[in-house]
Amino acid sequence: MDTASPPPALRLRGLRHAHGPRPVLDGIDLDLPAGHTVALVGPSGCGKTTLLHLCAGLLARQQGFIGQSFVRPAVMFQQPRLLPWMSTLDNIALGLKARGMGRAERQRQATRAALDLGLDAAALAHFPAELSGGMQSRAALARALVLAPDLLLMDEPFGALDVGLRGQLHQLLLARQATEGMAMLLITHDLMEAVRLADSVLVMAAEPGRIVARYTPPGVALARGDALVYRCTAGLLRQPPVRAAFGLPAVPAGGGEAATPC
Ligand SMILES: Nc1ncnc2c1ncn2[C@@H]1O[C@H](COP(=O)(O)OP(=O)(O)OP(=O)(O)O)[C@@H](O)[C@H]1O
Repeated sequence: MDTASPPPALRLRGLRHAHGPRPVLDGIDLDLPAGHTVALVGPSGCGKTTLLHLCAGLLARQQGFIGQSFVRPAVMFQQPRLLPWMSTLDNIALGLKARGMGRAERQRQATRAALDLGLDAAALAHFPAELSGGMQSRAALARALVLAPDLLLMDEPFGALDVGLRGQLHQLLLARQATEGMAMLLITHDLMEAVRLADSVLVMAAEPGRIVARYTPPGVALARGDALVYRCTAGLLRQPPVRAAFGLPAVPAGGGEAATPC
C-alpha cells in the first residue's frame, strides 16, 4: 500500500473577503502545486495583496476554503521591510535566528544566500539605509530564500528594479526553483513578468476582485526566450477580459484579436 503523503499544495475555493462593508475578493479559485509558479496579475486595488495575505495567514479567512499544506512558507513583501538598526547580514539571518540556529552557522548560510544573489561582503556589513533600492530588494529576497522555503509568496518583489536587475533575479529564482522545487505565488502588475515566470497566469479585475482570465504560457519558464514572452504577452493583452481588467479600450475590429494568446 502506498502510504506516501501527497505533495504539498495551496488550494483556494470560493474565497471571499471584505474590508469592512466593502467586498474586495469575490469567489477566488486557485491551485498551486509544489514546484509550480502561479502569477496573479491585475490592476492596482483589485485585491492581490489581500489575497496573498490570506494565503500567508496574515489575514483571517472570512468565507471560502484555503488549503495550505506547505511546511516552510516564506513571504517577500512589496517593500523590503529590512530592520534599520541591524546590518544587512543580520537582517538576512533573522529568520534563521528565530529558528534557533547558532550565530556562526546562520551568518554562514545568510552570507551564502546573499552572495548567490549578487550582494557582496561590503553590502552585508552596511545598514539597509546605506544600500540602493535594488540591493535592498536582493537582501529581502535572500532573507526569504535562506529559509529554504517550499512555498514563496511574493508581492510585487521586483517593482522597484531596473529591467536588467529584474532579469537577473528572475533567472536566479527560476534556477533555484528548478533545483529545490519550491512553489511560488507571484503578485505583479506586469503581464510580461507573469508570462515569463509562471506556469499559470491568473488575471484579476477589480471591484470586487475576481479572476477573469486564466492562461498557461507554453513550455517551461527557464526555457522561455524573450521573443516568445513578448509574443505571448501581446496575445494575452489582446484578450477582451484582460483589456477590460486593465481599463484598456477594446481592440478595433480587424485589430488582430486572438482566440488564444500564443
Ligand atoms: N486594511 C484595509 N482596510 C480597508 N481597506 C483595505 C485594507 N487593505 C486594503 N484595502 C482596500 O482593498 C482593496 C484591495 O487592496 P489590495 O492592497 O489588496 O489591492 P492590490 O491589488 O494589491 O493593490 P496594489 O496593486 O495597488 O498593491 C483596495 O481598494 C484597498 O484600498
